[in-house]
Parts: sequence; C-alpha cells; structure tokens
Amino acid sequence: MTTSLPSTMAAIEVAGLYVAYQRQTVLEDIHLTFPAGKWTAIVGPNGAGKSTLFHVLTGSMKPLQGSVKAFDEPIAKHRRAGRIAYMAQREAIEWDFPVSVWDTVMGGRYGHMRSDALWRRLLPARWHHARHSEAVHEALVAVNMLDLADRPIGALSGGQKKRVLLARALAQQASILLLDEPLAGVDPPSEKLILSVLRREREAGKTVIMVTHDMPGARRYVDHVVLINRFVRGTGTPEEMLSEAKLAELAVSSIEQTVNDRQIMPVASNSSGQG
Ligand SMILES: Nc1ncnc2c1ncn2[C@@H]1O[C@H](COP(=O)(O)OP(=O)(O)OP(=O)(O)O)[C@@H](O)[C@H]1O
Repeated sequence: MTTSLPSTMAAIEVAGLYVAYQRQTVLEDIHLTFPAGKWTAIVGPNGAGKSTLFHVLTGSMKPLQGSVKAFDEPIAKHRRAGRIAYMAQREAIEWDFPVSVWDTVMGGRYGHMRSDALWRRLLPARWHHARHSEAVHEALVAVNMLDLADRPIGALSGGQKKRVLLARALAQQASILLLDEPLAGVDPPSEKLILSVLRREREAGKTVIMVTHDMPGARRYVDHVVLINRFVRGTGTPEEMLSEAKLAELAVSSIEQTVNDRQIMPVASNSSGQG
C-alpha cells in the first residue's frame, strides 16, 4: 500500500509551462499547485489544453519550456516509481482483443512488477507475486466489477469499460491519480459509484486530479478547482471557481480565444468614417 503524505505539501507543482503542437501553442505560462491529499477538478472548454496538461504530467509530451515537480522533486522520478496513475480520456485499448477484465486491470501493476525478481517475472501470470493479484482484486471490488473479472473486455458496456479503466488506475496504488474525464459517458449509477470511489481515495490520503465537465459533481465533491483555457483562468474553492459568473467568464475567454486564433477582425460599425 502507498503511504499518504502531509496534506500541506504540493503533490504537483507546475511552473512557467508552455506547450505546443507543431507551431501552435496550446498552454502558456502555466503556474499551478495541486495540493497533496486533495481532490482537484480541472475545468475548461473543449480544446482548452486540459488533456495536454496531463500528457505533460505523464511524460508523454515534452513542454517547450517550464518545470513540473512532484513532491518537490522531478516528476519523472515519481513516474518511474509508479506513484502516478493515469486514466486517459480515450484509451489506446483494442477493445476487441480477447483479453479479460482481470488481465486488463493487471496492466496497472506492470510498473511495480519491474521491481520483482527476474525469475518471477518470467513465470506465467498465475505465479506473479500475490500482492499484484490482491491489488487487482481490491480495485475490482472498489468499482463493483469483480463478478465480471473473467469477461472479455469487448463484451462490456461503455460505463463498465470506464470502471475497468478506473480499476486499472486504482490497482497501481499510486499516491497521485490523474483522471481525464472519468465521468464522461457513464450512466448515473456508475457516476455515483466512481465519485464515491474517488472520495474514498482522497480520504485515504491520495491526491486526485480529474478533468471534468460535470459541474454538479465537482461542486459537491472536490476541494480545489483549476480553471484553464490556454492560460490558467483561476484557482480556488469550488464555491469561488464554479459560480455562474466565473463560468460565464471562462466561456467568454473561450470565444475570445477562438476569435484571436482565427484572427477574425472586429467588424467596425463605421469603418470608413464617412457615415
Ligand atoms: N495531436 C495533436 N496535434 C495537434 N493539435 C492537437 C493535438 N492534440 C490536441 N491538439 C490541439 O490542442 C488543443 C488542446 O487540446 P486538448 O485535447 O488538450 O484540449 P482539452 O481541453 O482536453 O479538450 P476536450 O475538453 O475537448 O477534451 C486543441 O486546440 C487541440 O485541437
């Protein structure tokens, strides 16, 4: 099991981050602190750069500039130690591949298996260290999917697939959970279950950071909110950041961004000055 860390420290600290795809900058001058042991929601319109921020945190994308630390150390060290679990928005999983729910969730343990003795790693899966099976079992119980452990992943509903992906992240037993839209496309019972799992993780001292468009869920459950749209547009409590006024400001920033990006010239009411 992971040990929880003092809640006063920053789990992740981002400073002066700039990120671009080809020549288009999508994140600029990002300075953020994600408090340890808290549940943070990242909120922003489509195309705001939320997933891109996660790509940088998970090391799959290099920033143009800036630094990212976890627990005051280079984040790569924590990634290598398996302390950062990630649930992507669109998983690069071949859902038709004949693999079971159990084996998919076991994928969350591969990072930890690297530290097992070589002889053990060379044996068939059933001889892997018992702690890996225990972690998978625990994760499947948490998302209420143990009954379907042997089912091929191709035979799952959309909500069940999301729960399996969450279980895979939980099985990693990481201190930091990065979840990109864990609630998208799930029915109300699955949403309730996922939110209660995340609340338990936070209560166990984990740092939960999720991208979400679910405002009622975020208002009700999270401790901290980051508003983002290419720049950081605000950070604070859900009451402050998710007020109607603040969300309207964020929506306006999105329209302004689109206008700037397309370099649409404002229509002058009397451009010739001759009436
Ligand atoms: N592989 C890519 N190549 C080029 N541009 C990309 C690529 N991936 C994302 N982008 C662009 O980067 C910007 C930020 O995308 P990103 O996926 O981070 O936004 P997001 O906030 O996660 O959006 P959504 O809420 O729709 O998932 C968008 O303008 C998007 O079109």
